Amino acid sequence: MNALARPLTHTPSAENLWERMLDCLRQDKRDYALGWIGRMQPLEVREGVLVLGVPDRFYRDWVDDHYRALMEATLAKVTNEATSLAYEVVEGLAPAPTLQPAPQVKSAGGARPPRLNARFTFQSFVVADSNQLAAAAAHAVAESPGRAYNPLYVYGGTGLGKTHLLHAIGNKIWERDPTQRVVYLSSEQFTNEYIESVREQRMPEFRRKFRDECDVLLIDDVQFLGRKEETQREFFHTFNTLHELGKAIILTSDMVPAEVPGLEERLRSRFSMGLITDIQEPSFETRVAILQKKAALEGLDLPDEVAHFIARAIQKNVRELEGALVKVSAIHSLSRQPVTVDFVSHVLKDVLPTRQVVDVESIQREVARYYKVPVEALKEDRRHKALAHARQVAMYLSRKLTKGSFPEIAARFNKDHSTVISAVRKVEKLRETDAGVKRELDELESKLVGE
Ligand SMILES: Nc1ncnc2c1ncn2[C@@H]1O[C@H](COP(=O)(O)OP(=O)(O)OP(=O)(O)O)[C@@H](O)[C@H]1O
Repeated sequence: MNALARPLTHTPSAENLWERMLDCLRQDKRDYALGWIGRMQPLEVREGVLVLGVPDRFYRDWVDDHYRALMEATLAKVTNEATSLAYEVVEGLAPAPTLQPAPQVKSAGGARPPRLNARFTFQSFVVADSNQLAAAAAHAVAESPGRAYNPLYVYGGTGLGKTHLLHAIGNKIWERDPTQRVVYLSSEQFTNEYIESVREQRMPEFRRKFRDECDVLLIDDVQFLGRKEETQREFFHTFNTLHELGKAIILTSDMVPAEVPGLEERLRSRFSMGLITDIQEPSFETRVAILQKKAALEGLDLPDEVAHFIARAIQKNVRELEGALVKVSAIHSLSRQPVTVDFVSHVLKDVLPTRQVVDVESIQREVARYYKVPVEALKEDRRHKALAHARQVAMYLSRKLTKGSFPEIAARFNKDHSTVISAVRKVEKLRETDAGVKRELDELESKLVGE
């Protein structure tokens, strides 16, 4: 890999190959990767290696870490002309996109509707107990818009996936039929557009957009319509027109219609005509599943232990969960440090709530109860096998959860520090190799840190 900057030139075969690769990624629904991959430039094919221009070394490392496997697999699919990749830094290429690109890709039917985020799809949404009904209803609406549940009203706390589902419906409808005119906006944007149209005397245009040229209306955060009488009046007529024409209306909010302050009664009853469904806070298992899915999309290898750690620390809000992961992913790719619990707790120290304080005594008590052995026996020398295992686990957890020094921990077990060091190493190894031990440790940790 040559890191020296060079001016940009292309060879036709590299360009052609590149176009085929990008098409293949789109067809395979890998749009999420295009934000990064699509900004590189094909330079040449040199002895079976496709050389790509990148703006800088950070970009190169990031793409290489996250997308090399995907790019090579795609290359193999579209050609046997090149089987590997290399990068060259090219002066003046556009800088890196933000860590969560939302690329606007084209389909046969034209550009994705404005404001619809290609990243929010049903495929990238983790369905679990907390959102099962909302997700099923969203699927039903995407399958037969205007016929199933009209309107669909999804409510729930902040950062729990309402907007994601709304976009997923819009994306699915549009992908299946790009002639469908999908209009997505928040109720605040609706209000602003309305006010502007009144001011600039463009109401016929406004009405055409929302009543005549709209097959699917997706409105986020309808609670902001509260107390805006004129906008509500306009929205009421928009709603009625669309509903009568059998056009799909999907709404999200952070509360049920009856609780939205200042919402007119007639809108409340309209919003309740179809299906009202909620999204609840995700369970621990759901949070882990979301982290794993997002990590896979980012191309980040996230050990279970680390996913559990993050999911235990961030409990209420999926947006924060995602933010934590993006941060870990970025710093990992820059620093190349392995993704361990220690690394993550350091990277996220400003975002994570301070961990519940666990002391060696409570660990000893919990471990003794778990393995059904007397607490005192953990501090003695008896070498009975089950006892030795429980003692080593207690030492390992003491080290991990209290961050005490080896001599400090050793003193609580009446041992010397080398015994604690070897116990910690042994249990670390078992955690990697023995699924039974791993489960025991996960359960104990959950009990101790309050999940
Ligand atoms: N079940 C899920 N699977 C995958 N990602 C999810 C899930 N739930 C939420 N997210 C992600 O969490 C982030 C926040 O979700 P979203 O923006 O949809 O929240 P929201 O409920 O609309 O919040 P707000 O009320 O604050 O607008 C998004 O990036 C979304 O992709």
